[in-house]
Amino acid sequence: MTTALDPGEEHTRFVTWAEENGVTINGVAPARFVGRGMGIVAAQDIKKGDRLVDVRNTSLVHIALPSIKALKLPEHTTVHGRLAAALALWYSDSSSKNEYKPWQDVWPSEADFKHTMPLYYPPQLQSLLSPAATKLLTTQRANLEKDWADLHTSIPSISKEAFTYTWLIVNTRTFYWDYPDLPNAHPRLPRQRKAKLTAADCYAMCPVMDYFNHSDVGCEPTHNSSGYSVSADRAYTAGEEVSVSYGPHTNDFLLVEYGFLLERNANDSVPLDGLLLPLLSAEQSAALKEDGFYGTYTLSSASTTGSPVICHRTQAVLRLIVLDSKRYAAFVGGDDDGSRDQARLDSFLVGVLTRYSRHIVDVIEEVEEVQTREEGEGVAQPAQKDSLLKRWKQIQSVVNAAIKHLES
Ligand SMILES: C[S@@+](CC[C@H](N)C(=O)[O-])C[C@H]1O[C@@H](n2cnc3c(N)ncnc32)[C@H](O)[C@@H]1O
Repeated sequence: MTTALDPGEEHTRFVTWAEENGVTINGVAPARFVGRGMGIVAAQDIKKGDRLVDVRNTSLVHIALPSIKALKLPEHTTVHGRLAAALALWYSDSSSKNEYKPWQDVWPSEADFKHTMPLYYPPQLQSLLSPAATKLLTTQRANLEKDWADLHTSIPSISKEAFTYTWLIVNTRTFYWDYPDLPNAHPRLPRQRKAKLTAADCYAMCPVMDYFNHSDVGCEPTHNSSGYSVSADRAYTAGEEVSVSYGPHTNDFLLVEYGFLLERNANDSVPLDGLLLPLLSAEQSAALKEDGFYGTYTLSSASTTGSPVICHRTQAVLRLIVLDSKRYAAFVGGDDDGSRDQARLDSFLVGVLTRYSRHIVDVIEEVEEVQTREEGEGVAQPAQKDSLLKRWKQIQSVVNAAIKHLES
């Protein structure tokens, strides 16, 4: 069991504030965990199904709040951007009018994010991220830049640095709340539901709920018109950390979007697109696109046995590369279970993975040579380098285990 440490005074103040503002907490408490920042600990033995936290709908922070509407942020901008702009303005307001100060006082600092979030890695380390993480980071950076371009003239007192910080607070701490069929009109609630909500319309910040850390198997937060809540997914003994699941995310996703890696993650996988797509002719690519089998090829390890899981899409593309279009068509059409060709495909895949494994050794060596310092602009920090190395070693272990298994 990981040790739960005393959270500190500002957290005690925040819990009091939260309980006075529509949050009910039962049998759990915030605590500090080494390597995970704050989290939630069982303060007593808990039974499966016990309700742990309830957050009233009027305690949520979303863009329909009167205090956010009053900012008159441009309507065409994203909900993520508008929330980040509002938080940045509140954050910079040191007067007693900032009702969310006790909550903001318990969020991770910009320095915390600099240790963990790849967005803050210096270019040398960013260039050594895995291909999947690089793709996610490129999208994240483009979204941030667009939000800043759309909003900076509306928040002239806010620096890009401050906006980036609150944008990441929104990124790492919001929940999906689609306010289904709100029964009562209330000034703090959305007046009417848009005919069609997209996931991006439904960002809400949820006090106390945002203390929960993630695990691949954890409690499932639920929401309805009354607000948000979380119940125990199993029994917990006092002192155990209680986690929720943020969704079925790979470690590359968790690293880029949340700044951490899980040691054990049943949802992790290694993408093979960068290895297989370059082997396709234009004709083969067109055929795969037509059949809906172009890209998203993954390799993972079964959590129970550790044996490789080569996804169905990968099996399909391998047939097109190694066999012929008829055998591929029979496989994707379900007329051939593909077993008679498996040995040839496995041996081809071993070749592809062996080349990748050699490349991984080179990348790991390059990361190991990066000089680090705790402080300094543009300098790689030890924690950043550790995460990068850890991720590449995880990928290496999945790839090498697959080679060993396929060769046996
Ligand atoms: C919703 S917050 C959870 C509370 C947060 N730990 C804090 O100190 O306030 C999400 C952030 O918590 C951290 N986190 C969540 N789950 C984690 C885990 N399993 N291991 C390490 N860090 C985790 C990451 O920094 C992530 O961005």
